Amino acid sequence: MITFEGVTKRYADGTVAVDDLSLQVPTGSITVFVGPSGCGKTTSLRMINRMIDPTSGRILLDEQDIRQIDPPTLRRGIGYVIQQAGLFPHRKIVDNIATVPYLLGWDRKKARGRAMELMERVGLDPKMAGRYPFQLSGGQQQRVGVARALAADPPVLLMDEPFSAVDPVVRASLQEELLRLQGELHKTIVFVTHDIDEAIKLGDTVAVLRVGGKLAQFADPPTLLTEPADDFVEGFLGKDRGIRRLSFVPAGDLEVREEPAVPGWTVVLDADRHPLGWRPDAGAGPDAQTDGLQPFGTFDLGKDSLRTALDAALLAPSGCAIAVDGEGRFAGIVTREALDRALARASGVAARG
Ligand SMILES: Nc1ncnc2c1ncn2[C@@H]1O[C@H](COP(=O)(O)OP(=O)(O)OP(=O)(O)O)[C@@H](O)[C@H]1O
Repeated sequence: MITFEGVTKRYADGTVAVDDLSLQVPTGSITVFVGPSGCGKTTSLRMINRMIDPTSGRILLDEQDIRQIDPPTLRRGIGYVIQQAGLFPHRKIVDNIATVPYLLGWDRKKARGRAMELMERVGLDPKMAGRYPFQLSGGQQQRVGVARALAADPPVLLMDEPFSAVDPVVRASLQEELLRLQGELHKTIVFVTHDIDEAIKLGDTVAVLRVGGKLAQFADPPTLLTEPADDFVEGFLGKDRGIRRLSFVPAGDLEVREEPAVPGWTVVLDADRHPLGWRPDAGAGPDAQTDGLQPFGTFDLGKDSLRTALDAALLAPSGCAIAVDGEGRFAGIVTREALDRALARASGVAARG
């Protein structure tokens, strides 16, 4: 756990970058610092590894005041990833990743072995080990940055806008990768971004900061979306909060009808029970198996959210969503009425907070 206790940072020119910040970053989860430009996100992050020292207040790492830990020792337990990866241009990828193990005096073979293992972990082709950073795409460089930060297996990872410099598609895949990796590694991650959607997607907990370095709200994403603390947080969250909140309601609670038909429409399945589409009952001859099939949306009953199920229903000509199992096989139909009841339950939960 990382604890900020009344932390203030005033720079030499009088700028108050962080103002009396108190919060707790829980162990083994992702905490996101989000807010507009200049609100003190980077300053807050860099105080954790003592790249910047607070003017007042204190930061504790697992109960210990970090001022009592000398910076090199502290940083050995804290990986750091920055925007555009910050790789050493004249070092091969494998040696970039092995930077910290080399500093720790590991022998070359062991350090490189660890680097190769991490390349695989972060989804990089081992063939890239001998390349130089300029020979990699922006997204691949970011993966190298993450691998490098993980090389000495630090319990804490600080990530400062790590995915900001890549296009939205690559960015989405890097976010997915980080969540997958975190599912395996359970690091204590502090992640800085100015993008509220990224914060909501990645954060177990989100700290919304306002300019002047004041904490506006510290909450999990569903709570933020349901109960923004004030007009600033509400404005920063943007539109469609109600719909976005449905991403946190599991679809698994939906009532599912096992029969692959609703009035007027039938779901056509292949021999393996994978859905092929909706067939209108009117106009289809009894032999028509694949003729006249209409597009459809499906959702994974075990994995997806109510938002995805609703989307599937909106895309279907029948207005009903097709549920599938983990293998994409037909698991049932969710009618509009069932969706309606689920939406009512979801908003009931929201109203109770
Ligand atoms: N070395 C410095 N000296 C004086 N002021 C500084 C210094 N570093 C940052 N600041 C100021 O402190 C405030 C917070 O900066 P910080 O970089 O922490 O914000 P941020 O939220 O990370 O911003 P961004 O999203 O634009 O990176 C800003 O007003 C910034 O101009």
